Amino acid sequence: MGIKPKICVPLMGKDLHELNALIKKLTGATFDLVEWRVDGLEVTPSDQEFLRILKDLRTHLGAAPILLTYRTALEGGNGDLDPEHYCNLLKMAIQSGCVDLLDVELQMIENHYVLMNPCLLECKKRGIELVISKHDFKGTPSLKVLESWADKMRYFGADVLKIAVMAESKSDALKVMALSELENKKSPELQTVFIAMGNAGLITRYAAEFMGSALVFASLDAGTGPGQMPIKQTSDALDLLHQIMGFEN
Ligand SMILES: O=C1C[C@@](O)(C(=O)O)C[C@@H](O)[C@@H]1O
Repeated sequence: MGIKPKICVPLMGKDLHELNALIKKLTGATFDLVEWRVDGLEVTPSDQEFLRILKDLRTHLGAAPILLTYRTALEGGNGDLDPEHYCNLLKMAIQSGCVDLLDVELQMIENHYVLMNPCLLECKKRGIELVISKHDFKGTPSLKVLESWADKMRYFGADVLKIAVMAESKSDALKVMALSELENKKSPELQTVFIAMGNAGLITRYAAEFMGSALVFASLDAGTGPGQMPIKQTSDALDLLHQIMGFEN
């Protein structure tokens, strides 16, 4: 608590042309990093094409760190790669030297550990921040279940624990806030991003600093998650909360 969360802008373009148009729109916006949602591509790229796009994004984004995410359909994304191809894509991203943070889905690690473990180790070796993520777009499980996810993320060596669940009521949002307090106490050295998605969970995006969240996803055009706020509104809300909480900018 007391550290203003970073603003992460997801970029979901159907091809390089659309991605570059999105990057142009970032000019003058307040943000700290971008998330390239690879599963936003209309056509699954060949290895060469994937690397070409990634390198191009790296060049156009200048110093802004890149979080690379390939969200599978199982976790609410558009991705339909099988585990071998998912792993191959992440490996290419790691070896490209263009990525600062990598999202790896907890379910992939749990279900395909032998395949995925070298990816996790390679991330560590290269100093890429490992974001282990879990999503539930249908609802918010019990606090016990949420805690068990976070425990597994820690066990698999996450630098950032990321959980996004759909809130159907205010008590779901409060559950996610309670989770953040528990988990940040358990491992203060790790970063957390806990989101209650949807309108009932909006407070978890605005109150990210209060929850000790490392970052907040904010939208450029259409958001990539229910309840995601536009960049300007996110930045204003984070500034205001930072002041209210009595910390200096
Ligand atoms: O996992 C997340 C969180 C998110 O779903 C959101 O609701 O802000 C947006 C996604 O792009 C990101 O990968």
